[in-house]
Amino acid sequence: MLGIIGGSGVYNIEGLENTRWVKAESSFGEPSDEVLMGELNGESIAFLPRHGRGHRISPSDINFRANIDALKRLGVTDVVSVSAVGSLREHLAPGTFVIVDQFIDRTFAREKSFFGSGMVAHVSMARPVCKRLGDHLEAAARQMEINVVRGGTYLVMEGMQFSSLAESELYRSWGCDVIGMTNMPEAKLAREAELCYATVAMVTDYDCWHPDHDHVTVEAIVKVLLENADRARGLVKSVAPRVQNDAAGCECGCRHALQYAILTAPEARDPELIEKLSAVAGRILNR
Ligand SMILES: CSC[C@H]1O[C@H](OP(=O)(O)O)[C@H](O)[C@@H]1O
Ligand SMILES: Nc1ncnc2[nH]cnc12
Repeated sequence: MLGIIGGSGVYNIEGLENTRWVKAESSFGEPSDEVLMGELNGESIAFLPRHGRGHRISPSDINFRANIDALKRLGVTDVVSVSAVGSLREHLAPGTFVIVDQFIDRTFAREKSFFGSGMVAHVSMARPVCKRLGDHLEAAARQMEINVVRGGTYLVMEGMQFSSLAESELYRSWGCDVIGMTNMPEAKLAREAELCYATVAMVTDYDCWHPDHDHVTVEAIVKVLLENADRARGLVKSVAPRVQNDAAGCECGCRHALQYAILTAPEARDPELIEKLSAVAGRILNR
């Protein structure tokens, strides 16, 4: 099943059939909100607003573990993240959609793993997004004549304040393309949960490095966000049948990320953590 995590400006998906908001369960605490379950062309789809309806939850306070665990428990296999970002490149003007393929994680105040003492696991994040999902997003965006760029590095900052000029220039010198506050640890946790994950990053501003935009303001971001949000919702509807009809499935390994990842010997594993991991690592632990 396709799951959508909606970011700033995307708190609902209109046009789904048989919709209902359901309380989603997680053994890692409270998800950001209830999950909107609905159908598109007869196929189920799950939508979770990352900041909660009304944008109640700050990037640092999002319970990313509960969000991913809850989606997995509902039967989600593919996660499309919709996110607002600032641009670190002249050619990525506000209004551009970037299907990012790399992240640099500069966050420091978040729970970043489902695993830990009593169940140590290390998954690969070399290629953090699912190529197949990226292909579908690109095809859907091109069909809708959205100005889309394939590939790019998303710098994930802690926030909540926007960057200083020195930080913005530093990230540019590192080769980053866009900046936001939410896709990590979301992408890491999706990988640990063996979910396919891809992001459509909607450029809302030029961050502060740009000579014509020396301050980032929420006012300017929201204006572009509202223009982008309708196209983002259209993109979700257009990508859904592509993902749902993709019988070939994922070949890049997302669905088997835990295959050789767990180091802790069976007799040394923490029974409580095993229980909490029943959805995330059920495929491996219940063998
Ligand atoms: C709207 S300004 C900053 C806010 O927007 C982005 O959130 P999301 O990725 O959920 O769209 C950014 O990361 C900040 O949280
Ligand atoms: N310039 C920016 N920095 C961080 N997060 C953002 N989200 C949207 N624009 C942003």
